Amino acid sequence: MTSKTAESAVLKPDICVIGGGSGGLTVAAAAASFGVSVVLIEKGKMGGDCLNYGCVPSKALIAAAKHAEAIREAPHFGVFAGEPEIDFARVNAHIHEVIGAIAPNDSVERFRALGVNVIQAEARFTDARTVVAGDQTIRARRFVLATGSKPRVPDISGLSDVDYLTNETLFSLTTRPEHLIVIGGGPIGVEMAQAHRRLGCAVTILEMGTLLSKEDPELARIVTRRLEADGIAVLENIEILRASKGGDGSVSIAYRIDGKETSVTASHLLVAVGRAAQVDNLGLKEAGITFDQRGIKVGSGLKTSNSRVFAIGDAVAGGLQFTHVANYHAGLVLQQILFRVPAKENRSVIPRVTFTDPELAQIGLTEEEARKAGHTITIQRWPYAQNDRAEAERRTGGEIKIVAGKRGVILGVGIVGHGAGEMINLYALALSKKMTLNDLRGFIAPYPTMSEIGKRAAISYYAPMTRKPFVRKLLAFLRRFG
Ligand SMILES: Cc1cc2nc3c(=O)[nH]c(=O)nc-3n(C[C@H](O)[C@H](O)[C@H](O)COP(=O)(O)OP(=O)(O)OC[C@H]3O[C@@H](n4cnc5c(N)ncnc54)[C@H](O)[C@@H]3O)c2cc1C
Ligand SMILES: NC(=O)c1ccc[n+]([C@@H]2O[C@H](COP(=O)([O-])OP(=O)(O)OC[C@H]3O[C@@H](n4cnc5c(N)ncnc54)[C@H](O)[C@@H]3O)[C@@H](O)[C@H]2O)c1
Repeated sequence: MTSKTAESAVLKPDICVIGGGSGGLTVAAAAASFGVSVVLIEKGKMGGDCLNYGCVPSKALIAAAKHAEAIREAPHFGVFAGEPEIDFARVNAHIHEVIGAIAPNDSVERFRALGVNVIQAEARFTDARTVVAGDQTIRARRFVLATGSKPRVPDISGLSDVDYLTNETLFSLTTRPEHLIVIGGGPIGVEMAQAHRRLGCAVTILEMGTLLSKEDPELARIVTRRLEADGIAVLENIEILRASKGGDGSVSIAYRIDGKETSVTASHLLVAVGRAAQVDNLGLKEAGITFDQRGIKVGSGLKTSNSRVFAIGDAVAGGLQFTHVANYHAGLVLQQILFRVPAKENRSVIPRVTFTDPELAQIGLTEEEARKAGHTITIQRWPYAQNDRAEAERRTGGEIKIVAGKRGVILGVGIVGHGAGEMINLYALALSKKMTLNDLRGFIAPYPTMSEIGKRAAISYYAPMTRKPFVRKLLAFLRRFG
């Protein structure tokens, strides 16, 4: 029970969570389910970025784009429906219906019913163990900072004078952009570029390096080629010089490519150049919590420099910024707060997926990372083009790439292709259980499924054994017994 003394009106819960996004909600719900007193403070919309401005609206938009693309691809299957007609207002309504369908799970009402004391205000530390939010003061036994991130605004001359979109405004558009420029070719940039292209917009991506540069370059290139085949202008290794406004509401971006200055003009501009942790106005200095512009500094157990305070999710400096990571972090801090059991983040078991077509999924080490770490590795691959189901579905672009160490221990898996985001789950289990290629070859995959691709890659590791003279001699010997 939260104790509230009449004289001071100070709330004294076991746990005070700041931020009601993926990470904060998971901590609050799980702690409350154990009967632990929790105060949860959220200054904006419950559900945070993922529900309102991130994963959910972006995947809903991608789902709409998939339908448009399926109509375009239908003639290959003998089905004719003509060029799809896109009603962007209806697409937007679909996005908000999806958010609306999920929102009750994250709502103030649901959390209050779970026994969580939800405060809708901005939270701020006033000292090492006191937070104020609205007219409430909270002195908790432990605090969890789950304040997330916001779009990073790049230092581009003239940008502040033009209207530009970020993930916080993109999903409010009810009319189709004629031409969308996307600055940044990370996961947000490429997912949104392809979805808009397939919904009938002209799209230009301006990327200072190469697209999806945190991924295995060989797999990322397959996605890039597909974006280009979709008709997206992909401009890599460019330097943006300035942004300016046209009289008709258009926006121009001047950039340098191959030493030459040029520009592109479009109706809309999306800025997607990474995230900045939400650390402002939180009173972190007053609380003795170390942070910088990358976020809140934590040890491997997610404890900050103030031993009462943990930080999780996007707010963590140098952290992986995914919803499932925020949820994973929530479990790690609860283990420490509730059960006093030490816990450490293990990044080698965290998968990630970019939901383009083809999807790009990765877990563990890429080839380059494994080599840099000094592992002796073998690479097992299998192309989608040699899978019967992929052939039937005309989804033959892509491959699986398994990086294995000594004795076939799986170090990392990358999949680019149809359904990669679902297929990576098997490898998430394999890496978390420290499985080998032998384990992956030894299960029965139903035919015809695309998951057979991974099994075939694992089997290929053992293919040289079939040609070994010793094995052949053994077979010849056994044949003698009838
Ligand atoms: C366009 C886009 C698409 C994405 N797609 C995916 C995807 O497909 N899969 C995936 O895994 N991840 C995806 N992500 C990333 C994912 O959204 C984040 O990693 C996740 O939301 C992080 O959760 P969090 O709890 O750390 O922070 P958030 O969800 O950002 O929640 C933080 C909350 O804290 C609140 N807050 C901040 N400061 C205060 C304060 N002082 N007082 C009170 N409240 C405060 C904020 O209002 C916010 O609600 C996507 C992100 C974007 C932008
Ligand atoms: N499917 C998913 O799980 C998913 C989807 C979207 C976002 N996310 C999360 O959100 C995070 C943020 O995504 P993001 O795409 O904004 O960031 P990002 O940091 O991953 O990519 C940003 C890109 O912008 C480029 N860039 C930076 N400044 C630039 C400039 N001035 N001009 C041109 N290019 C510039 C960078 O080189 C980089 O390629 C991701 O890292 C990921 O953790 C996840």
